[in-house]
Amino acid sequence: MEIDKAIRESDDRRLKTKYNNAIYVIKRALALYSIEEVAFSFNGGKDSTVLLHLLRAGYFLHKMEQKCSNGGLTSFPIRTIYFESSAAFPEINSFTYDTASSYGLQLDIISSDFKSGLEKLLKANPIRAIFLGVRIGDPTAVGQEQFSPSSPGWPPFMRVNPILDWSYRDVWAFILTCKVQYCSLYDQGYTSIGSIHDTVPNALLSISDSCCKEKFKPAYLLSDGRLERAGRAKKFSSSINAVGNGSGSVDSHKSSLLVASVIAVGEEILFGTVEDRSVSQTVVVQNDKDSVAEEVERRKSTNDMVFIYGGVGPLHSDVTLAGVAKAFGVRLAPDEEFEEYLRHLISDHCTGDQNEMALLPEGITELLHHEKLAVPLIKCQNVIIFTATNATELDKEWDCLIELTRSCGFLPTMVPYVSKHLQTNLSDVETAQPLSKLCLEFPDLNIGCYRKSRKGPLIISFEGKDQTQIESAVESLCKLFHPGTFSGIH
Ligand SMILES: Cc1cc2nc3c(=O)[nH]c(=O)nc-3n(C[C@H](O)[C@H](O)[C@H](O)COP(=O)(O)O)c2cc1C
Ligand SMILES: Nc1ncnc2c1ncn2[C@@H]1O[C@H](COP(=O)(O)OP(=O)(O)OP(=O)(O)O)[C@@H](O)[C@H]1O
Ligand SMILES: [Mg+2]
Repeated sequence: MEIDKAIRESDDRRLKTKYNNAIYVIKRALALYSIEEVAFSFNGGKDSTVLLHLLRAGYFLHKMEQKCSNGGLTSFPIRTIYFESSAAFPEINSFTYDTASSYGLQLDIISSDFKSGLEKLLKANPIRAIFLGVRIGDPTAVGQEQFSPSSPGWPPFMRVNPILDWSYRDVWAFILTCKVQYCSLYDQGYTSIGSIHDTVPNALLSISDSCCKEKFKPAYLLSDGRLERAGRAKKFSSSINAVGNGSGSVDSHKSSLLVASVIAVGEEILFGTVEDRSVSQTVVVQNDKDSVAEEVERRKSTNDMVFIYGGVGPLHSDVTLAGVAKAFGVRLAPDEEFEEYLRHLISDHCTGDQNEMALLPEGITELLHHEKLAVPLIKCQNVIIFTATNATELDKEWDCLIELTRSCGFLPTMVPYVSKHLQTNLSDVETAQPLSKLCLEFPDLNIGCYRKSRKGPLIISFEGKDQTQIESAVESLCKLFHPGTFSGIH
C-alpha cells in the first residue's frame, strides 16, 4: 500500500507517530462498526485529503489483519459524503469530483445544510460513525475527542476524528511525503478553505510584487501553522484585543480602577509578593489542578487581569496550565511554537510531540514574546501565566510584561497609579474616624495607614489614578486638624 510504504520509508519520526495514531483510531472504528455503518465526510480540503489517504491505508491494513485481503486491494468501499454548496470554490468542486473518480469513491452529494442532510442520510442508511478531518485549532474542534458523539440536537452518530491532534505542519508533511494530489488553491496561497464569500489567500504568503498582480507562495510554506486561518473572514474578534472578553468588564473600567489578582501556585513560592499597588489580592494555592482551576475561575470573572506564577514545568506538581485549562473549560493541546522554544531551551530532554510541557490551553492561548525572554509568557484571555522558576526570572518577566503592555497594548489601557504620603504624630484613635469618612467621600482612592515601627509616626497613604482627587482628599483631611499636623513625605 503506497501510503503506508511512503510513511514507513520516511525518516520523519514525528510524522510516523501521528500516522500510527491516526491509523490506530481508524482501525478501532473499523473494528467497532461494519463498513456499511461508517461514512467519510470529504470536501476536497487539505485535511479531508489527508484523511482520505489515511482511510485508504487504514482500511487496507484492517483488511490485511482480517486476513481476507486478496493482496491487490484497491477498492475503497466507505461511503463518502460531500455537502455541495453554490458558495464552494470551483477548484474545490472539481478536485473533489476528480479525486472521487481517481479512487473509486462512492460519492453521495448532498445539497442541503449539514444538519438536515445528515438527518436524511441517517434515515436512509445504517450509518453510525462519520470520519471527519477536524483538527485541534479548528473552531469546531473545541471539546471534541477522537471519538465524539454528535452534539445534542444533531442526529445521533459518532464523529471520528483521526487527525484531531495533527498540526498544520503535520498535514503538509504527510501530503508532501506521500506525494498525493491536493486542490490547486493551496498552491495559490490559500491555507484553509471555506466558502468563496469568506476565504482569500493568506496574506502571510504574499510575495510583494510592485508592478503587477499580487502573488502568493504555496500553503506548505506557511511557517506558523497557527495562522492558517488568516485568510478566513473572522467570526470572532481577534484574541489580541480579547482581554475584555474574559472579564466582560474592561471597557467600562477603562478610565477607572482596574482590578487584578496574583495567584502563586505552590507553597514554596512564598518568597515574597509582587510589588505592585494595583494588585488587589494575592493568593497562594496548592499544587493541585482543581485548586488552581477553582481559584482562576473565581478570579478571572471578577478581575480585569489575573497573574499566575509557579507550577509550570514537567513535574507531577506542575499543574498550573491544566488548572487554567480547566477553569476555562478547555483541554490542553500541543502548541508547536511553544514546543520550539522549549526545544531550544532544553534540547536534549525534549521529546518532540510527546513533550508534555508544550501542552497549552486549547483555543484561548496567545504567546507573548519579548526578546529578553527565553520562553514567552502565556496569555489565556485575561489570565497571564509566568513561566519563571525563581524570583529573579519572575522580576524579569514582570518587567518585560510591562514593556509589552506599553508597546502592544494587549492589556486594558492602564493609567499609571499616583500616590501621596503624609506623616503625622496623631494617634490611631484620633485619625480613625476622619479617615473612614474620607474613604466614603473618595471611593476611587485607596487610603491606608501604617507605621514603620511601633513608636514611629503614622503614615497615611493616598493612592489612585487621579492626582486632583488625591489633592482634594489630602486637603479635606488637613482642614480637620491644626495646620502643621501633617507633613508630606515621598
Ligand atoms: C459530517 C458532519 C458532522 C457534523 N457534526 C456536527 C455536530 O455533531 N455538531 C455540530 O455542532 N456541528 C457538526 N457539524 C458541523 C460542523 O461543525 C460545521 O463545520 C460547523 O457547524 C461550522 O460550519 P460553517 O463553518 O460552515 O458555518 C458537522 C458537519 C459535518 C460535515
Ligand atoms: N462541505 C463539506 N462536505 C463534507 N465534509 C465537510 C464539508 N465541510 C467540512 N467537512 C468536513 O469537516 C472537516 C473539517 O473542515 P475544514 O474546512 O476544517 O478542513 P478541510 O476543508 O479538510 O481543510 P481546510 O482547513 O484547508 O479547509 C473536513 O475535513 C471534512 O471532513
Ligand atoms: Mg475547509
